[in-house]
Amino acid sequence: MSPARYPQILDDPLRNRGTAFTAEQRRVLGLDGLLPPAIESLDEQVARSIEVFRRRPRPIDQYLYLRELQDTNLVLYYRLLVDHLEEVLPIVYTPTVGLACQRFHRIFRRPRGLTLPYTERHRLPELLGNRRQPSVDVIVVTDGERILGLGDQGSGGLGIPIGKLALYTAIGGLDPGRTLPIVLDVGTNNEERLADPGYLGWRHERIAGPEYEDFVERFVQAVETELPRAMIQWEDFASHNARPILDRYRDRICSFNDDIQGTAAVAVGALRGAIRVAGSRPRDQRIVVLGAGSAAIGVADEIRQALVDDGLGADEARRRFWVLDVDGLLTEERSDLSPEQRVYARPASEDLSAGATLADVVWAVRPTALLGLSTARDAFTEEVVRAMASHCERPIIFPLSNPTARSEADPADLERWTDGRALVATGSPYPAIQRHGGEVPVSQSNNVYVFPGVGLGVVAAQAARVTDRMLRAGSAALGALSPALRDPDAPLLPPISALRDVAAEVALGVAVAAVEDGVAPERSREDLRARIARARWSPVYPD
Ligand SMILES: NC(=O)C1=CN([C@@H]2O[C@H](COP(=O)(O)OP(=O)(O)OC[C@H]3O[C@@H](n4cnc5c(N)ncnc54)[C@H](OP(=O)(O)O)[C@@H]3O)[C@@H](O)[C@H]2O)C=CC1
Ligand SMILES: CC(=O)C(=O)O
Ligand SMILES: [Mg+2]
Repeated sequence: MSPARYPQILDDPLRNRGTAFTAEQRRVLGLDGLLPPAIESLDEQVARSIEVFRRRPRPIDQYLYLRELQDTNLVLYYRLLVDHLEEVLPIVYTPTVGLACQRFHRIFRRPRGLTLPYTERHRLPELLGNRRQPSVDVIVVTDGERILGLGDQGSGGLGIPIGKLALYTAIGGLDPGRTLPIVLDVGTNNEERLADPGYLGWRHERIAGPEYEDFVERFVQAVETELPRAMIQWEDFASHNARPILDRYRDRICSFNDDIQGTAAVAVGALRGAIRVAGSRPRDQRIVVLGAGSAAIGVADEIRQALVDDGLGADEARRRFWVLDVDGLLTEERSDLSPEQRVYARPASEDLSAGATLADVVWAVRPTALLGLSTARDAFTEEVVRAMASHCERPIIFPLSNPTARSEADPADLERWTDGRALVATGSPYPAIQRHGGEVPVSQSNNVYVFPGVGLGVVAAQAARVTDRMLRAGSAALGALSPALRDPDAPLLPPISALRDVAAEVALGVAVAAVEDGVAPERSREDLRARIARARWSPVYPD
């Protein structure tokens, strides 16, 4: 009798083991001759793969190599990510993922996730039904309009949900067969893409207004019908859509906005560590924020809450912020502010007028903390930083914009300009700072510290919504892990290598808060902890 043949297994990334198929498995599945004769363990596969990865000349080549691995063998891909997280994170995620989105149409090889074009708006349930994953726990969806700080990348924005979901699995431990990246292709206003004959998205200017809202509504309805239990993470929407979408759907479906809420959760966690090291209190802070988009206002809102929790009245807390956008300081006389921005508008009676620059504001306000979510590269100039350091013993300076090419400052410059006094966290990864002959790691205040734990907590608790208290609990869990709380010379956030442990703690905080808020079934803390451990998928070949 001839043996069974199942060569298709080599094309199924969820079940393929490549060179790790044993002799018996090869014989039974009819794979003899289809694979090189060497039989490797998973560890040996990882060792060989990371070597290949390291030999790729440019970050984008390394990105492509990892994407190939992801499309070929998911256990090997995730094991490599888990074992070498610090090394591969800048490739899978910011900054390289930004370049991958910009070049999406040039590097496209195999489809992953779903592209839902506006032209197919009447068929969204059918398109969603075409997905490869029968069950889905988490969807990350973007419309590609504000990809990191790189602006409109149209359908190339799909690279971001792919990257985020890779981290939901590598860090949070969510089953990769139950995650779904999606781009809503509503056109693009990126002239370069529209003029590029190779662009793969819908070649049309972005739809907006009621048509756009109707399309998002159709998408949500399709998810409600097809995948009613899936959590949706809204990602990299431009400000004018990010907040309205969050407000419209957060009480209707299980969803949150990573850029507004996840970023705030990690920034507050890092800030708490920095304030402790500076020897002060949240209520003592004067905070200047460069950027007034959805991420900046989300971060400011959560810090404001922390100031109130520390004893300031609501109005007093609000008056501790000076927020600037591309046109300068937000002031009451400006007519172009959204309601969320207007909260931070400075009264006309103050000395600083609309149009005041960052340097003007820093000289006048003498801030204790300076945060950047502006996409404005090198905006924290030597003049601004020295001015801040001249009145503040431990200036807290967080250039949080991504990718690296959009960062407001380089930590090495901040170190020099403040004689090593600045307490720094960045959005994208930076090399360690040299100090007194040693190396001091730079903390990466990025929502990657939070969203994998949010997903894990929601799945383990079977939460039906993502409430503010759930995110605050995740932020508090992260803040409690700040190494700086125990050693003032230590980094503000745990190292990247500890992200899996961080995710478990964040998940527990999120899950407990979900139960307390009545959006998840009643369960004890210990029960939730056990469910979190059980919910985690591990990159090993099953027996
Ligand atoms: N570290 C992290 O975890 C995260 C970082 N980010 C980063 O934050 C940045 C902003 O994101 P998001 O808020 O969503 O983006 P938006 O486009 O919504 O906001 C950008 C804001 O910056 C302002 N701005 C632009 N240029 C300047 C300038 N030269 N000087 C002062 N302000 C300027 C804009 O003003 P105007 O509207 O008037 O043009 C706008 O208020 C991005 O780089 C993103 O990658 C976002 C989420 C998470
Ligand atoms: C990190 C992230 O979500 C952003 O920069 O948009
Ligand atoms: Mg984002």
